Amino acid sequence: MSIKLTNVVKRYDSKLAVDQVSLNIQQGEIFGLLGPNGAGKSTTIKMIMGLLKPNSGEIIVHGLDIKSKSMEVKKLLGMVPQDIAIYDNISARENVGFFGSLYGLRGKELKKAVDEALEYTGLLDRQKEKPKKFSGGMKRRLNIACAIVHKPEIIIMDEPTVGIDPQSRNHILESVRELNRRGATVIYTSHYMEEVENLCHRVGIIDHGKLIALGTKEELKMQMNQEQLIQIEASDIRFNVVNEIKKLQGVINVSVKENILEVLTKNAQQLLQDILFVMGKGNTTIRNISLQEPDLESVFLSLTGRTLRD
Ligand SMILES: Nc1ncnc2c1ncn2[C@@H]1O[C@H](COP(=O)(O)OP(=O)(O)OP(=O)(O)O)[C@@H](O)[C@H]1O
Repeated sequence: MSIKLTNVVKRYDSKLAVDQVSLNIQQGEIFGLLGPNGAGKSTTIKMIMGLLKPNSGEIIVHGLDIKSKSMEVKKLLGMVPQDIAIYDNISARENVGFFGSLYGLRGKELKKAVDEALEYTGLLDRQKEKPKKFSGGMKRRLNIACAIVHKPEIIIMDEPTVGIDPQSRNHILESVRELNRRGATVIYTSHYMEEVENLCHRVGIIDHGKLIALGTKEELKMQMNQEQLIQIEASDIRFNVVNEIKKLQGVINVSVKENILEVLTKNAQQLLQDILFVMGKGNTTIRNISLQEPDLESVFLSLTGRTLRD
């Protein structure tokens, strides 16, 4: 069940949303597509789903070209869209049943599939209720139940944990792992670096429509070439202090988020002393200092000069 994109391009009028993306998603993996808002993640997966047509390039799902075999491809795929797509006025069970019937499930087979999907998503005991009473997280779990009822071999999830409570979030992440353990290939988009880092076997980083990095987490971190992130929490980090730090030798990037200064470098030992000297001169009160080994956030920072949350 591999998915292969070759030189895929998508424009909305003059806006280039996906720019020559080529990647190969392997059977049985959880593949993370990571990028900031507007990077092109949803557009990419909508093209894999056959919901949008690329302007050029090729998408092959399990050996089938989606241009000519879109019906066959759709049966293999289950899509959890970013926007909740369920009916508020019928029960949770009826929602899942409806989606199952769209895929041709009937009778006992449908009943069993609905039971399993509700169980997976932890909604069995709420199955008779109408989703209009559900929390955002439960609606999203129901959305997932609807997407997996036909047991798709490939599950595509577009930012399924945005804006939901931690309990539902953990539930969703655990059900993604379980679906994968049972054989599903998963494509998971997110702009939460920690989520992708914990969940996904391989990651593609997308920015301004371009795939800028691709590999296992370890491979991506290796590309960082031993870069480290110094984080200093301090009160009143002044503009002129930041400017002076930017000029220090060995600095790759400097950013300030609220009262935390982050400096990317390959030579943390020496640079830290220089930074402390500059901050001391500027009468900055330091509360905490930490040194981080590279994570996907710093990979992104190093590639783009920006943080994912910018
Ligand atoms: N229907 C549309 N018409 C015009 N421009 C669009 C349309 N859909 C998306 N775009 C633009 O294409 C770019 C990529 O959008 P896309 O939704 O694929 O990004 P994303 O990475 O999924 O971001 P988000 O997390 O915000 O959904 C953005 O600049 C967006 O504004």
